[in-house]
Amino acid sequence: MEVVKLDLNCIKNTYKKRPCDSHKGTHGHALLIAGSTDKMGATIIASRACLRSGVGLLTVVFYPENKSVLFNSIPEAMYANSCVISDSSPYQAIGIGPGIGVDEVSLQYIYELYENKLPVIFDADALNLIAKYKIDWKKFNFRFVLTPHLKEFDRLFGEHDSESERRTTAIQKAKDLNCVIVLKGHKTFITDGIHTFENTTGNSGLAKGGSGDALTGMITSFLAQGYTTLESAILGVYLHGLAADITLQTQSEESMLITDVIENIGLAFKSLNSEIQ
Ligand SMILES: NC(=O)C1=CN([C@@H]2O[C@H](COP(=O)(O)OP(=O)(O)OC[C@H]3O[C@@H](n4cnc5c(N)ncnc54)[C@H](OP(=O)(O)O)[C@@H]3O)[C@@H](O)[C@H]2O)[C@@H](O)CC1
Ligand SMILES: Nc1ncnc2c1ncn2[C@@H]1O[C@H](COP(=O)(O)OP(=O)(O)O)[C@@H](O)[C@H]1O
Ligand SMILES: [Mg+2]
Repeated sequence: MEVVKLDLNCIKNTYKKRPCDSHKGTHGHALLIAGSTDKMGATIIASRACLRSGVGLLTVVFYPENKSVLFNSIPEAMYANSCVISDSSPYQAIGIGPGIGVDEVSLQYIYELYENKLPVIFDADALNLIAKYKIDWKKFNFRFVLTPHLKEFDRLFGEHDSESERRTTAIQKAKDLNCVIVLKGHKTFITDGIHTFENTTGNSGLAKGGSGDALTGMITSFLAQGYTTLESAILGVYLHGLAADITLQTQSEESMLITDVIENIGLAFKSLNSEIQ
């Protein structure tokens, strides 16, 4: 199977310009389940990246003790408790996992998704929960994206000796589970079991805690805006890397923070838009 280079040409065919007469309802309402008392940073990073990627509305499931911090850091988001997961009717997409932990409380979030019909991105501890509690994939009767780094990938699908073995398994599992798998790393690999892509953007400034949490927010945003699971993964991975490459104009790979990268998502969109006009 030919691996397509995920470059500007590829993205131009996927990205849809924002209509000038749109309103917030046009761009979807995302539900993000991220963070916990000691991983509140994951909530903030994923939420900011989601909002910077074009979503119309964002609701975040929060721990009550984090409420004031979250309200102060992200006034654009709305907050709800975990009960909202069982009635997902106000939303268009769900992102779950960064920093939620792998205890029985977080496991309930996964159970509550069983009745859901919206597209979901599973990242970080959501993937670890699926692996730890051997969740039956057949319970997921909705479209979904998995975004494991290599350790999370091996927890889900068994130990692998090389990246090429992982890619082969990713293609097979994406086909079997009818999902999109984003195998993250230096050259992130994306597959839906039929198509395969290798990303061309990004740099080692992203090799820091929190970078994947931002990607989750971005992909959740694109899903809520109505892009397909494959399109959302492609756009998220490419623009996340492009924002990091633009950040090299003002920061080094050492000094770059994911907060800087999120601030440059805007320049990444601008560069894409300038190529399209
Ligand atoms: N500010 C916050 O709130 C933050 C919250 N966060 C949240 O914390 C949770 C735990 O996330 P996590 O990814 O750190 O834990 P885990 O899955 O055990 O992996 C750790 C080990 O895996 C390895 N490894 C990973 N990638 C690799 C690669 N590409 N290539 C090679 N090895 C790789 C590497 O292990 P090593 O190779 O050193 O043995 C690494 O030390 C999760 O929910 C996340 O969202 C974080 O995002 C940080 C910021
Ligand atoms: N050397 C690198 N080059 C390009 N991208 C990288 C590099 N290192 C990490 N990344 C990207 O950064 C993100 C890291 O995600 P992850 O490991 O889940 O981090 P975290 O859980 O700490 O947020 C992925 O999108 C990955 O592709
Ligand atoms: Mg991660």
